[in-house]
Amino acid sequence: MKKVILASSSPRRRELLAQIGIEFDVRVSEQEEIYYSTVPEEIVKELALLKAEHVAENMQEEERAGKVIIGADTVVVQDGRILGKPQGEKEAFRMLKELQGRSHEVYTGTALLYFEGKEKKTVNRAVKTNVYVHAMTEGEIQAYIASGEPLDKAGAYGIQGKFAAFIERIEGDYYNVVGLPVSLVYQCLKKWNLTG
Ligand SMILES: Cc1cn([C@H]2C[C@H](O)[C@@H](COP(=O)(O)OP(=O)(O)OP(=O)(O)O)O2)c(=O)[nH]c1=O
Repeated sequence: MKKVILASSSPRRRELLAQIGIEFDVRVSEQEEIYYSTVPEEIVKELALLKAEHVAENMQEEERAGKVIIGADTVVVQDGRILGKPQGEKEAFRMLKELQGRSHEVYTGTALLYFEGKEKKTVNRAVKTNVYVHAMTEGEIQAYIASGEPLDKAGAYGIQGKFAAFIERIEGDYYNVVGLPVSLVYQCLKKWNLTG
Protein backbone atom coordinates (compact mmCIF):
# COMPACT_ATOMS: atom_id res chain seq x y z
CA MET A 1 0.00 0.00 0.00
CA LYS A 2 1.33 3.43 -0.94
CA LYS A 3 2.07 5.71 1.96
CA VAL A 4 2.14 8.99 0.06
CA ILE A 5 -0.94 10.73 -1.30
CA LEU A 6 -0.59 13.69 -3.64
CA ALA A 7 -3.56 16.03 -3.24
CA SER A 8 -3.18 17.58 -6.70
CA SER A 9 -4.60 17.53 -10.20
CA SER A 10 -1.43 19.07 -11.61
CA PRO A 11 0.37 16.76 -14.07
CA ARG A 12 3.61 18.66 -13.30
CA ARG A 13 3.44 17.85 -9.60
CA ARG A 14 2.87 14.15 -10.42
CA GLU A 15 5.86 14.11 -12.75
CA LEU A 16 8.11 15.81 -10.20
CA LEU A 17 7.19 13.45 -7.39
CA ALA A 18 7.63 10.45 -9.70
CA GLN A 19 11.00 11.87 -10.84
CA ILE A 20 12.47 11.49 -7.35
CA GLY A 21 11.27 7.90 -7.12
CA ILE A 22 8.41 8.32 -4.66
CA GLU A 23 5.45 5.95 -5.07
CA PHE A 24 2.17 7.70 -4.49
CA ASP A 25 -1.57 7.77 -5.13
CA VAL A 26 -3.43 10.86 -6.30
CA ARG A 27 -6.57 12.26 -4.63
CA VAL A 28 -7.93 15.52 -5.89
CA SER A 29 -9.48 18.14 -3.67
CA GLU A 30 -12.38 19.95 -5.37
CA GLN A 31 -12.38 22.60 -2.67
CA GLU A 32 -12.84 26.21 -3.77
CA GLU A 33 -9.57 28.09 -3.32
CA ILE A 34 -10.51 30.78 -0.81
CA TYR A 35 -7.82 32.42 1.31
CA TYR A 36 -7.63 34.96 4.11
CA SER A 37 -3.90 35.75 4.15
CA THR A 38 -2.66 38.96 2.54
CA VAL A 39 0.95 38.25 1.56
CA PRO A 40 1.95 35.74 -1.16
CA GLU A 41 4.07 33.58 1.18
CA GLU A 42 1.14 33.09 3.53
CA ILE A 43 -1.45 32.72 0.76
CA VAL A 44 0.35 29.80 -0.92
CA LYS A 45 0.90 28.12 2.45
CA GLU A 46 -2.77 28.52 3.32
CA LEU A 47 -3.94 27.13 -0.03
CA ALA A 48 -1.52 24.19 0.07
CA LEU A 49 -2.78 23.32 3.54
CA LEU A 50 -6.40 23.67 2.43
CA LYS A 51 -5.86 21.21 -0.44
CA ALA A 52 -4.14 18.63 1.79
CA GLU A 53 -6.65 19.05 4.67
CA HIS A 54 -9.60 18.64 2.31
CA VAL A 55 -8.30 15.31 1.02
CA ALA A 56 -7.56 14.21 4.62
CA GLU A 57 -11.09 15.09 5.75
CA ASN A 58 -12.52 12.89 3.00
CA MET A 59 -10.62 9.83 4.22
CA GLN A 60 -11.48 7.51 7.09
CA GLU A 61 -9.18 7.70 10.09
CA GLU A 62 -8.02 4.09 9.58
CA GLU A 63 -7.35 4.73 5.89
CA ARG A 64 -5.07 7.71 6.48
CA ALA A 65 -3.15 6.16 9.39
CA GLY A 66 0.56 5.95 8.56
CA LYS A 67 0.15 8.07 5.44
CA VAL A 68 1.31 11.48 4.36
CA ILE A 69 -0.85 13.80 2.28
CA ILE A 70 0.84 16.46 0.16
CA GLY A 71 -0.79 19.65 -1.13
CA ALA A 72 0.81 22.53 -3.03
CA ASP A 73 -0.03 25.88 -4.53
CA THR A 74 1.97 28.09 -6.91
CA VAL A 75 1.62 31.80 -7.70
CA VAL A 76 3.63 34.30 -9.70
CA VAL A 77 4.17 37.69 -8.07
CA GLN A 78 5.08 40.86 -9.90
CA ASP A 79 5.43 44.14 -8.00
CA GLY A 80 3.48 42.63 -5.12
CA ARG A 81 0.58 41.63 -7.41
CA ILE A 82 -0.43 37.99 -7.59
CA LEU A 83 -0.78 36.39 -11.00
CA GLY A 84 -2.64 33.10 -10.87
CA LYS A 85 -3.82 31.11 -13.87
CA PRO A 86 -5.05 33.33 -16.74
CA GLN A 87 -8.79 33.18 -17.48
CA GLY A 88 -8.22 33.30 -21.22
CA GLU A 89 -5.84 34.36 -23.97
CA LYS A 90 -6.36 38.09 -23.37
CA GLU A 91 -5.38 37.80 -19.74
CA ALA A 92 -2.45 35.55 -20.67
CA PHE A 93 -1.26 38.28 -23.05
CA ARG A 94 -1.52 40.95 -20.33
CA MET A 95 0.39 38.78 -17.86
CA LEU A 96 3.20 37.93 -20.28
CA LYS A 97 3.48 41.57 -21.35
CA GLU A 98 4.05 42.46 -17.69
CA LEU A 99 6.50 39.64 -17.04
CA GLN A 100 8.78 40.10 -20.08
CA GLY A 101 11.99 42.08 -19.80
CA ARG A 102 12.30 41.93 -16.02
CA SER A 103 12.23 39.73 -12.96
CA HIS A 104 9.43 38.39 -10.77
CA GLU A 105 8.99 35.92 -7.93
CA VAL A 106 7.40 32.49 -7.95
CA TYR A 107 6.09 31.19 -4.64
CA THR A 108 5.06 27.61 -4.06
CA GLY A 109 3.42 26.65 -0.79
CA THR A 110 3.70 23.02 0.27
CA ALA A 111 1.81 21.22 3.00
CA LEU A 112 2.63 17.74 4.25
CA LEU A 113 0.25 16.12 6.72
CA TYR A 114 1.58 12.96 8.31
CA PHE A 115 -0.89 10.83 10.24
CA GLU A 116 1.37 8.91 12.57
CA GLY A 117 -0.90 6.80 14.73
CA LYS A 118 -3.32 9.18 16.43
CA GLU A 119 -0.92 12.07 16.03
CA LYS A 120 -0.89 14.48 13.08
CA LYS A 121 2.38 16.12 12.06
CA THR A 122 2.23 19.14 9.78
CA VAL A 123 4.91 20.79 7.70
CA ASN A 124 3.70 23.91 5.87
CA ARG A 125 6.29 25.98 4.02
CA ALA A 126 6.59 28.54 1.24
CA VAL A 127 9.58 28.63 -1.09
CA LYS A 128 10.46 31.61 -3.30
CA THR A 129 12.34 31.55 -6.61
CA ASN A 130 13.33 34.71 -8.52
CA VAL A 131 12.86 34.40 -12.28
CA TYR A 132 14.44 36.78 -14.84
CA VAL A 133 12.64 36.92 -18.19
CA HIS A 134 14.16 38.26 -21.44
CA ALA A 135 12.38 40.98 -23.39
CA MET A 136 9.72 39.51 -25.70
CA THR A 137 8.13 41.06 -28.78
CA GLU A 138 4.32 41.07 -29.03
CA GLY A 139 4.70 38.54 -31.84
CA GLU A 140 6.66 36.22 -29.55
CA ILE A 141 4.03 36.56 -26.82
CA GLN A 142 1.24 35.79 -29.31
CA ALA A 143 3.10 32.79 -30.72
CA TYR A 144 3.70 31.50 -27.20
CA ILE A 145 0.01 31.84 -26.32
CA ALA A 146 -0.91 30.02 -29.55
CA SER A 147 1.21 27.06 -28.34
CA GLY A 148 -1.49 26.44 -25.72
CA GLU A 149 1.01 26.24 -22.87
CA PRO A 150 -0.06 29.28 -20.77
CA LEU A 151 -3.66 28.56 -19.92
CA ASP A 152 -3.37 26.14 -17.01
CA LYS A 153 -0.31 27.74 -15.47
CA ALA A 154 0.27 30.46 -12.89
CA GLY A 155 1.62 33.61 -14.55
CA ALA A 156 0.68 32.20 -17.99
CA TYR A 157 3.96 30.40 -18.59
CA GLY A 158 5.70 27.08 -18.02
CA ILE A 159 9.44 27.30 -17.40
CA GLN A 160 9.65 23.58 -18.31
CA GLY A 161 8.19 24.11 -21.80
CA LYS A 162 8.65 26.46 -24.74
CA PHE A 163 8.99 29.41 -22.38
CA ALA A 164 12.50 28.16 -21.61
CA ALA A 165 13.52 30.23 -24.64
CA PHE A 166 12.82 33.39 -22.65
CA ILE A 167 14.30 32.51 -19.25
CA GLU A 168 17.47 34.49 -18.68
CA ARG A 169 18.20 32.98 -15.26
CA ILE A 170 16.65 32.02 -11.97
CA GLU A 171 17.72 32.34 -8.33
CA GLY A 172 16.53 29.45 -6.20
CA ASP A 173 14.85 26.10 -6.76
CA TYR A 174 13.86 25.35 -10.38
CA TYR A 175 11.37 22.67 -9.30
CA ASN A 176 9.64 25.24 -7.11
CA VAL A 177 8.78 27.20 -10.27
CA VAL A 178 7.38 24.08 -11.97
CA GLY A 179 5.06 23.60 -8.97
CA LEU A 180 6.68 21.47 -6.29
CA PRO A 181 9.96 21.96 -4.38
CA VAL A 182 10.73 18.26 -4.47
CA SER A 183 13.83 18.30 -2.29
CA LEU A 184 11.82 19.86 0.54
CA VAL A 185 9.23 17.10 0.11
CA TYR A 186 11.89 14.38 0.00
CA GLN A 187 13.72 15.65 3.09
CA CYS A 188 10.47 15.61 5.10
CA LEU A 189 9.57 12.11 3.91
CA LYS A 190 13.10 10.97 4.78
CA LYS A 191 12.80 12.37 8.32
CA TRP A 192 9.58 10.38 8.73
CA ASN A 193 11.11 7.18 7.16
CA LEU A 194 8.65 7.28 4.28
CA THR A 195 11.04 7.35 1.33
CA GLY A 196 11.36 3.59 0.87
C1 LIG B 1 5.17 29.34 -13.05
C2 LIG B 1 4.78 27.95 -13.48
C3 LIG B 1 3.61 27.35 -13.07
N1 LIG B 1 3.27 26.10 -13.48
C4 LIG B 1 2.02 25.44 -13.03
C5 LIG B 1 2.17 24.58 -11.78
C6 LIG B 1 0.74 24.45 -11.31
O1 LIG B 1 0.16 23.28 -11.89
C7 LIG B 1 0.06 25.70 -11.86
C8 LIG B 1 -0.37 26.62 -10.73
O2 LIG B 1 -1.65 26.27 -10.31
P1 LIG B 1 -2.02 25.72 -8.86
O3 LIG B 1 -3.33 26.37 -8.50
O4 LIG B 1 -0.86 25.89 -7.92
O5 LIG B 1 -2.21 24.15 -9.06
P2 LIG B 1 -3.19 23.33 -10.01
O6 LIG B 1 -4.57 23.93 -10.01
O7 LIG B 1 -2.54 23.17 -11.37
O8 LIG B 1 -3.22 21.91 -9.33
P3 LIG B 1 -3.79 21.50 -7.86
O9 LIG B 1 -4.41 22.73 -7.23
O10 LIG B 1 -4.79 20.40 -8.10
O11 LIG B 1 -2.57 21.00 -7.12
O12 LIG B 1 1.01 26.37 -12.68
C9 LIG B 1 4.11 25.39 -14.33
O13 LIG B 1 3.80 24.25 -14.72
N2 LIG B 1 5.27 25.97 -14.75
C10 LIG B 1 5.67 27.21 -14.38
O14 LIG B 1 6.75 27.68 -14.79
